[in-house]
Amino acid sequence: MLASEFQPAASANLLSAALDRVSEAILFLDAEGRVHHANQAAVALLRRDLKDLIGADLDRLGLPAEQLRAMTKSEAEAPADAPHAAEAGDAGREMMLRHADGSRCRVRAIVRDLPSDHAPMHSLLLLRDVTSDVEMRERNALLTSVADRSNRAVIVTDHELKILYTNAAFCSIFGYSSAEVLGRQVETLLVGPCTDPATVERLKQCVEDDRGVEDDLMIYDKAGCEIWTTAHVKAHRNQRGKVKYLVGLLSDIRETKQLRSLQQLIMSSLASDIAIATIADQLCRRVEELAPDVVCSILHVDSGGRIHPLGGPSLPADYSSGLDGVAIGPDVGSCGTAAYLCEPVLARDIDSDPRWQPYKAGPLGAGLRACWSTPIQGKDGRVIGTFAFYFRECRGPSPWHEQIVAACVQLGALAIERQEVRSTISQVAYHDMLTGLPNRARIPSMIAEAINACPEGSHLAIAFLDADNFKDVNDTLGHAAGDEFLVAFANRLRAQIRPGDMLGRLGGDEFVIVLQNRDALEASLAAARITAALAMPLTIGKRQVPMSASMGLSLYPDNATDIETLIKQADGAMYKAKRAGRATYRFFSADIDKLAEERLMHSTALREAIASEALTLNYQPQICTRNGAIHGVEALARWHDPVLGEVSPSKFIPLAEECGLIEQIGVWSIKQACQQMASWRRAGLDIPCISVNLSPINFQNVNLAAVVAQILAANDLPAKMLMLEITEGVILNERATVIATMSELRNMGVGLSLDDFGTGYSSLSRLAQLPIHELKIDRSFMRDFENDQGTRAIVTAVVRVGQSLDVKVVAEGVETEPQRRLLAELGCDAMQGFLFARPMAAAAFSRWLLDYSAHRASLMLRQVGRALAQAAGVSEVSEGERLSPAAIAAAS
Ligand SMILES: Nc1nc2c(ncn2[C@@H]2O[C@@H]3COP(=O)(O)O[C@H]4[C@@H](O)[C@H](n5cnc6c(=O)[nH]c(N)nc65)O[C@@H]4COP(=O)(O)O[C@H]3[C@H]2O)c(=O)[nH]1
Repeated sequence: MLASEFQPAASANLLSAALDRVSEAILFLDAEGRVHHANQAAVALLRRDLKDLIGADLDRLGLPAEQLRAMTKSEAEAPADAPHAAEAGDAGREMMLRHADGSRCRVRAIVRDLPSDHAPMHSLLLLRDVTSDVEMRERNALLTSVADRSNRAVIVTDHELKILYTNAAFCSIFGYSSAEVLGRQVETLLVGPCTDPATVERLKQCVEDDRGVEDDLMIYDKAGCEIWTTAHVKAHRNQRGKVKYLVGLLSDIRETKQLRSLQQLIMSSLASDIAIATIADQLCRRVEELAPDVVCSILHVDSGGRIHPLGGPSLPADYSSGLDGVAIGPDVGSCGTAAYLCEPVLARDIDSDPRWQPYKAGPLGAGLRACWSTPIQGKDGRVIGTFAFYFRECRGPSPWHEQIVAACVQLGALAIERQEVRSTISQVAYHDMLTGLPNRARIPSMIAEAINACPEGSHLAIAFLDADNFKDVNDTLGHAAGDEFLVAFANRLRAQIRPGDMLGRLGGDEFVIVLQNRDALEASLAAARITAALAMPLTIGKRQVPMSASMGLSLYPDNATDIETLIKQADGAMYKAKRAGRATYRFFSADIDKLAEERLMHSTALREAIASEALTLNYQPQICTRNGAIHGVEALARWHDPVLGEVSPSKFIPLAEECGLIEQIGVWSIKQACQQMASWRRAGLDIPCISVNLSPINFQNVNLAAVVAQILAANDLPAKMLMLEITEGVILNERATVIATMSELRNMGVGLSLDDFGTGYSSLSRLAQLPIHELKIDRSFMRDFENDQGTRAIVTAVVRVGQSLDVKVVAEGVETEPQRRLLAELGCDAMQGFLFARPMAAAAFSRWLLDYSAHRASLMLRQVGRALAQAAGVSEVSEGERLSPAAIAAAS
């Protein structure tokens, strides 16, 4: 149609028809805001017939008339922050439309004034139902806020991996703003030197896999720091199946997964029986996976401040072993210094760091340029180890390294403390608390280790040692001194063994030494050296205590190949050494087995002899030097066994001490001797006093004085008729019990005689304080007394000591007349020995005494007669007729 042919009425219809095809609701309003005309879309939107619409004002139609009127006045006046401000202006404004049935929908309204030549139409109102747009928008806002609230980084890229979207978590994890990353290639942004390219490739393969791909990946933040993530990537395709977007979800798993899995790994190793060195290596290896740019090491710092490598699988072995035993200090590399200062120490450049100068060759040779070490502290704050990172470049740690170390020092502390607890437990279980040596439970495995390490064709020796006089020290000086003795004994042994030898304490005074790689000759040299080293007396407090050991040796494999037999053989050989006079060593030989058996048999027989009262006492007289009168009598125990025959007291008394029978023998001897004295008294024999030997152990019996009192009373004997002989060892005893018992006995009037005087180490001042009545010079002095100046000087000194302390001195073992004469010249009070009489059974002694007394009386008479005759000038008394006790005894 041509423009000239256009008819206004037709054009109005055409316009109206055109308006009806428009999807937006269009309403023409008059100046009062009433509807002048509306299209079909308005009829549908406002749910009214056209005739109902015409003339209706906007309020009646459910529209916010006031708001629309305001828009008519000026769209631009709308405040910028008004709701839906974005939609204001040309884009219109969103508002609520209320239908007559109460339902609502959101519409976007645009109001336009019409030129005045269109009157009565004043303005045009365009309405569009935007309910679904609003819902969509709200849903998007919600999704964005959800994405922003997630702690997983979200990245959306196009198919070429250019970033289209990142959420808030991405920004906070990686340090970029959204604006900085939009449009950038995701790979160039996040991948760094330690990112595994294979994992990146695998993740890219998600394009093929509709389920998406997940993998752990180390990537880098804006500052270049490593971040371990779990990356989940999924492709989104368009309707034609082409990849449109890639959505990546990245979780920071440094703490949650990597460190926790490290913790779990180490904790489960700690819970099992895995050795600390394996755990430490495991820890280092795992850390090196987590931080591929470091080489890791763990050191233990012992209580003496020395370092010992625990783990460092990637360090050169000789460098690690060279660190073993190095003392921590202010200039000892990074680790020694960190342990010393108890703070982390960073050496950015090992080569120039002054603390590293003596140690730098090792790490530099392995291409390690920097070292950062952190002390590991135990629960009590003690530095028990160090955890170190070595770097291949001159640098310091990253925050990720710091995070790893924070976790690892905890794990390291747990591992080292577990190890310390274990070694304490093993120390307690397998070591002797007093000497710190391996104990009875540990010794067999110790020997087994030595045997396993013994090369084919080599030998080793097992030495079994028993301290000779430990029992005396313990019994006489008390347990504290006994402990001191054993510690000193162990230390002397320690000083004598060479590296590779092993020393253990079986218990009590028994020790075992494993002498590695020694044949019989070498073992005997070692034994001789040990024997000599032990020989020096030990000073305990103010006292000097003799020290020596009896040692038995058995040889592997010559004597036996099993541990039990080797120990048994060495034990048997030790008894042979004891019998040989102690302070010596003996090798096992087949006859030693017999000795061990013999010992067992003897102790059983002795027990039976005591029980069946088969022991007897022999009596040996003691003679006054001055006039030959009876000074006293010593009771000496005798044991005649039907099988063993006569057993000497010097054999069965030590055996009784070892077997715990000595107490019974002591009490039995006193009882027996007192009964005999009472019987002699009743028979009219004049014996001033009877001496009974007691072992030091008897004086530890707090009831001893009471028992003695009761025996004296039962036999109606005055206390002064009993003399108890004690060895010098008793007076070394500081124990209150022993001194109290001695004082009690003395107060009762019982005599105390110090036996074997001169063989011990008693000091004069100590002697003076003791309640003793008599000193007995040991019979060993008599041997050289006549010829040896030194011995004579000792005997003279003992006699003088006795005189100065006002106690009687009795010489034992007098066998010859020259001995008697010399002792008489010295002023020794009494003598005892074969010169006068051997120990005798009670009946024999009675006879001897009667004869002796008779002869003595007759000699005295003869002497008196001769003296009278001499006085009358008849003849001289010959030497042979002088009143010599020995002569009397010989004649008796
Ligand atoms: N060579 C030599 N020896 C002489 C001479 N005169 C006496 N003897 C011996 O010297 C020892 C003296 O006894 P002891 O010094 O108390 O030494 C005693 C004593 O310490 C201990 N003993 C003996 N009987 C008992 C006892 O009942 N109880 C305790 N605890 N020990 C006893 O056994 C040790 C040895 O006793 P025995 O063999 O009877 O040996 C006795 C005695 O027979 C001599 O002239 N020459």
